[in-house]
Amino acid sequence: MCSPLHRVSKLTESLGLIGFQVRRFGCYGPRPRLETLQTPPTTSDLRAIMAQKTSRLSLTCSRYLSGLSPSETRPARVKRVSIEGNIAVGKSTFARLLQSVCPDWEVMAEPVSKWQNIESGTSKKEAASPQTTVSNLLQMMYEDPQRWSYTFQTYSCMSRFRTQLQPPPARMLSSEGTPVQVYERSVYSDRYIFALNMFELGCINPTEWAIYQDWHSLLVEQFGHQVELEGIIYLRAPPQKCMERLKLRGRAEEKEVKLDYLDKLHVQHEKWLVEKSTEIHFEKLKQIPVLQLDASEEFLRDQEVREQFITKVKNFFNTL
Ligand SMILES: Nc1ncnc2c1ncn2[C@@H]1O[C@H](COP(=O)(O)OP(=O)(O)OP(=O)(O)O)[C@@H](O)[C@H]1O
Ligand SMILES: Nc1nc(=O)c2ncn([C@H]3C[C@H](O)[C@@H](CO)O3)c2[nH]1
Repeated sequence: MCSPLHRVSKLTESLGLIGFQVRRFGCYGPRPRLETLQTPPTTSDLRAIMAQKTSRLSLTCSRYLSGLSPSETRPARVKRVSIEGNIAVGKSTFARLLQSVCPDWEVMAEPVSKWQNIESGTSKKEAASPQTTVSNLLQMMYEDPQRWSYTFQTYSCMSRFRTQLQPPPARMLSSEGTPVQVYERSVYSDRYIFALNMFELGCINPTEWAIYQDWHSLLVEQFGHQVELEGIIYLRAPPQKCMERLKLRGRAEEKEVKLDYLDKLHVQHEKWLVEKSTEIHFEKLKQIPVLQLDASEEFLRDQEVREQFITKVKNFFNTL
């Protein structure tokens, strides 16, 4: 059994690549500039100037590493929106509809297949060799949530950070319309829906929950604007409807999912996005505009409903 400490160090290792790109945006107050000092600089002035220069240098390096020029680091015109909602409510289906409507909208799917296929070779060289084993973390989490929930949340959250850190494609930067990157779920639902729920169910223990929240806050604060969202689309439907769709879809790992679990996830969504009673730790997220859509409507078969949804989404994007 892995100790939490071991798991955190594994997480830090896995995050090595993105950790390299961590950047700070304006976290310090005004600092002295050498050329404007009236008196010879004190040791603390020099320290402050050095810190400022190091910070600028690391910002420039991180831009260089991510392949973006300073003005492109976070193109203000490109909006970022996540689609949130219960399991099988229809997020992927709705995301595909959005993708087909407007070339200015880029949809980023939830990386479920990555969670289903975790490759573990004994070394990098052997990763593609026959010794590579593949484990299905989604299945492991559903079969033994007490053992695997913390591990699952570290990996799901890491993959969501990766997705949200991807720069928009060039065509979006030159678009004349309202370019929008649309994510299927986000680093925020990872924490305020799933991880919180697993903690409340006792599948994540208090130590694991404290550690999860600590690194989650650290990463969100360090990545700053890069992982901020301008809006959320909440696909809302009764848990019973989600259960019907879950059965209809028939994903093997979900065969033991009970209505009670969907009820609990529904309540988490309502507390976060409707009642606003979930304790949120990021200022911008507390104020985020939410577009609620009644996902129990069968928009797949009904063109009129589809068109109404698209109009609502277009209007919503224009307000962000
Ligand atoms: N509006 C809808 N009307 C009728 N059926 C729908 C609708 N939306 C989705 N479905 C069906 O419900 C099932 C689940 O949909 P989908 O895979 O899009 O859910 P999801 O929210 O992305 O799931 P997950 O939470 O697992 O990522 C699919 O079989 C899909 O065809
Ligand atoms: N425990 C847990 N934490 C998450 O952050 C999370 N995100 C998605 N899922 C589950 C729901 C679907 O079965 C399937 C695809 O959405 O993965 C999660 N499960």
